Amino acid sequence: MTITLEQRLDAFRRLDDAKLTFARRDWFPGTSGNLSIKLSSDPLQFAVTASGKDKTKLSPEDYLVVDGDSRPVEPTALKPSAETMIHVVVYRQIPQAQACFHVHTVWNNLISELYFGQRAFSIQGQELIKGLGIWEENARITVPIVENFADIPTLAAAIEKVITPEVPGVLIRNHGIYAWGDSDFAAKRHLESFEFLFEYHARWLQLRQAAAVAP
Ligand SMILES: CSCCC(=O)C(=O)COP(=O)(O)O
Ligand SMILES: [Zn+2]
Repeated sequence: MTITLEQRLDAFRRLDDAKLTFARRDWFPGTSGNLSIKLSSDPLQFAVTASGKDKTKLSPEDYLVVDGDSRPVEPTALKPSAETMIHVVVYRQIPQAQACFHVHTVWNNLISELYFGQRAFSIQGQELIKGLGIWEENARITVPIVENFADIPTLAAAIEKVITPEVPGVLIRNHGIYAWGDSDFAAKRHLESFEFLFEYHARWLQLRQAAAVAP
């Protein structure tokens, strides 16, 4: 399937929007993070951030289009994100995913550290769970946590094993979160909801601890 120039530029524009929104929240410290938007499923092709860029800025060299082997679909001097293989795994495992966003934040790192030795973070009864598209009464969500393997194929394989369509995200211990959705708007909503739940939970634990030791 041929991706038109218009489709590609539209994806790049939408990535610009997401990138600037997250950058304003300081969600890309030290060039961390990567973003993608799917262009076609069969064959898999998606627009992804170039590796190592300052993601708080816009430049004509921010994105490229890659295939299901994480390779650029045309000659380019740009290198795709070092974590492109994780986006491939998300698009292959969750066919309805149309966008996949990855950020490193203090709150998502803290949650993964607080649950050190555990393979998931669970939370119940918070309104923002609805932001993840889960509307049951008193719902509980369980976000899988994988270890931060330096070898990306190993990390991608670990992620492939634990992600499901029910919960649109996965934590990488002391690294960050990947969240996805059936549109870039949904992926952004999911990421914001996860970040709210992580910050809320970490602050709640802190307050509870302070109250327990107060005289
Ligand atoms: C400096 S952050 C280390 C790499 C990383 O985890 C990340 O998210 C950014 O890598 P990219 O190749 O996508 O710039
Ligand atoms: Zn990362």
